[in-house]
Amino acid sequence: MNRDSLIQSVREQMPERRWRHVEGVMETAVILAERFGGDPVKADLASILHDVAKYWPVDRMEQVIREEALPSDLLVFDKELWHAPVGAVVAERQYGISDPDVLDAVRYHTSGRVGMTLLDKIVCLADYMEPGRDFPGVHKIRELAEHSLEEALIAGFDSTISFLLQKGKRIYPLTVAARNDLILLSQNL
Ligand SMILES: Nc1ncnc2c1ncn2[C@@H]1O[C@H](COP(=O)(O)OP(=O)(O)O)[C@@H](O)[C@H]1O
Repeated sequence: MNRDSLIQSVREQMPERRWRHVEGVMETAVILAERFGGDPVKADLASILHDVAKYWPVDRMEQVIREEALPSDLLVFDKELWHAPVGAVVAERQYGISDPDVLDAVRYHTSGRVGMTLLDKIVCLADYMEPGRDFPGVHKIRELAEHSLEEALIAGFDSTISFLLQKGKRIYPLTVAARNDLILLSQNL
């Protein structure tokens, strides 16, 4: 499938305002890839697909998590986390994407993971700081992203973790592990 057809198909699966967010992520991810030596073509492709499952019904996502043996601990955490790993399955099965870098960037764009690749970091950070985002701390994240992918991403995870703490919600441990890993990495850079 060519890029235009992929865009059309993904766009049909979400409301227009979410598609504008996806366009913001595409634009930002390409800028970040150029800034930090990543692959802009892969950054663009992963960004197009990152929210493909965002509007799937919860029971359909749950079915995919069970059938594809995705990490079952997801099921006891915020359902907002589910669209990312389910999106990677959709990207592979429905759109024939086979590049593991692109699939992983989709899979981990919400939670992060230990040992995030350059592309994982680019897509995850672009999701936090695309021009349409407006939340406390987003300006700081954009500022940090001028010089450090890792520091900006740590600030992004900090904002998610603070938000979840404030709401009294449970925190999916992979994000805490991802943050710890990035701190260690940025101290050794
Ligand atoms: N570690 C986590 N534990 C629990 N929920 C999380 C975690 N990380 C993210 N989330 C949830 O996912 C939401 C953001 O997911 P995201 O993929 O960025 O979606 P959106 O693009 O709609 O903001 C957060 O607002 C939070 O509710």
